[in-house]
Amino acid sequence: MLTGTGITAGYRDPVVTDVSLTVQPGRTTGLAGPSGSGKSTVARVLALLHKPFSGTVEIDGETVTGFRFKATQRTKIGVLFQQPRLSVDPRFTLRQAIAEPLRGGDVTELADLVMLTGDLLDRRPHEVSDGQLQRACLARALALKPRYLICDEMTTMLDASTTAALVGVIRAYQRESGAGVLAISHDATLLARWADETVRLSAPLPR
Ligand SMILES: Nc1ncnc2c1ncn2[C@@H]1O[C@H](COP(=O)(O)OP(=O)(O)OP(=O)(O)O)[C@@H](O)[C@H]1O
Repeated sequence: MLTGTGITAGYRDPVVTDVSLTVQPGRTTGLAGPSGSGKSTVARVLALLHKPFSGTVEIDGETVTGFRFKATQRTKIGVLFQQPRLSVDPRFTLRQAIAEPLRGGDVTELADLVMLTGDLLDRRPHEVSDGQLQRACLARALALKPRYLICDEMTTMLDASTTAALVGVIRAYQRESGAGVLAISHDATLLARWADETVRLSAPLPR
C-alpha cells in the first residue's frame, strides 16, 4: 500500500493541510479538485519528489521519515506528468528515452506494450506527436516495473482515443503486476470511469 497520512505541504506557505490518502495494490485512487487545490503537490509528495512540512508517506509498510528514503523505495514509484515534452531529453530518440532507467538494453517489449512501432522509436521528441511522446513516457515509467504509478494529468494534452489507449495499457499492467495507481485529473468523467475511489481536495484558500 502507498499511503500519505496527515500531509501538510506547499512552498513558502502550505497549499494542502492534513491530507490523507491511500493507493491499494491493484486498484486506482483518483485525486480530484479545482485548479490550484494542490493535486500536483500531493502527487509529488507521494512520489518522494517533494518534502512535506509534516505528515508521513508509507510504502509497503515502510515509513519514510524526515524524507530520508532508500533508492529502492523511490524506484517502486513511477510517475507520468502532464507535459511529456518537459520530461524527455530533446536529444534522445524515443528508444533512448524508454531505455534511460534501464541504462541501455532492449526496449522492444516495452515499446510493444504502448504500441510504439518501427521508425517512431528512432525519432526524437520534436518529430512525434504529444500522444506518441506520452506513450514513450509511459513505457519509460513502466521500465522498472513500479509497484505504484502516479499519473499527474497524464492525458490532458491528448485526444480521447489516445487517452483510452494509455488508460488501457495501465489497466493491463495493473492486472498483470498488481500495481496501484494514483490518477490525477480535472476530468470528472474520466475519473469516474477509471478510479475505484476518488479523493477530492477543496478549493485553495484565498490569500
Ligand atoms: N514550485 C512551486 N513554487 C511555488 N508555488 C508553487 C509551486 N508549484 C505549485 N505552486 C503553487 O501551489 C499551489 C498548488 O499547486 P498545484 O500545482 O499543486 O495544484 P493543482 O491542484 O495540481 O493545480 P492544477 O490543477 O492547476 O494543475 C498553487 O497556488 C501553485 O501556484
